[in-house]
Amino acid sequence: MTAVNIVVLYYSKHGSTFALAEAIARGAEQVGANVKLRTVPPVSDNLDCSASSIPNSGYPYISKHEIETCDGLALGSPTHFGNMAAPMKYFWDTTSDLWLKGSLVDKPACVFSSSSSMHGGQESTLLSMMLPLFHHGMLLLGLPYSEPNLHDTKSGGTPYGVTSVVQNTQHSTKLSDDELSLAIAMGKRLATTSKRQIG
Ligand SMILES: Cc1cc2nc3c(=O)[nH]c(=O)nc-3n(C[C@H](O)[C@H](O)[C@H](O)COP(=O)(O)O)c2cc1C
Repeated sequence: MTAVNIVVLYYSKHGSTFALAEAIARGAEQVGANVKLRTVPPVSDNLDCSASSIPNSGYPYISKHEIETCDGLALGSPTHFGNMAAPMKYFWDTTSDLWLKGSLVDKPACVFSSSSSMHGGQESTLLSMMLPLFHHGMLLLGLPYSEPNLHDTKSGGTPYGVTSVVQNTQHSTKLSDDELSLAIAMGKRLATTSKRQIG
């Protein structure tokens, strides 16, 4: 029996969103999924400079083919002024060809984010990432309140998707126990739903 293919696509400037991406990947792997962690190139207002096609460190940049052939997608960005970060928005603005082909229709997806304050727009960032995914026809998954950590958390974790709250002064990317459990649960939910969807 072939394993389900999950792509965890993230942008992370300082590592906090990446920590969530890794935990979601771990959850998906725990239920037997093949997981690809992928990122997007930075953007710059210097028109003379173009990014290398290979990042200096970390996971590779996403290819359109990888998005097209995945069975389920987790999409994450730090909260930047209550919105997804520009590099992630830039990537989705290059996906009209996939939209025209309907490549992502009926594939399950979930979203995640990291912010430095509890009420600084992490939920609006989650919603901002859902918008292009809805246009692509994806099936958006949240987290149900049957997850006990959703009731207990004193930091990140929302029914719209997993989040972490990392104070800038901490210089730490460590997730709280509740944030970590919720991210793993999200990965499991995405993988099992994607598996059900492909039959
Ligand atoms: C340009 C910019 C805008 C930001 N806007 C917000 C914001 O609206 N609300 C908030 O709580 N944090 C905001 N932050 C803080 C980041 O969301 C926070 O540091 C996050 O944990 C960074 O994730 P990363 O480590 O994956 O880059 C902003 C940071 C930057 C650089």
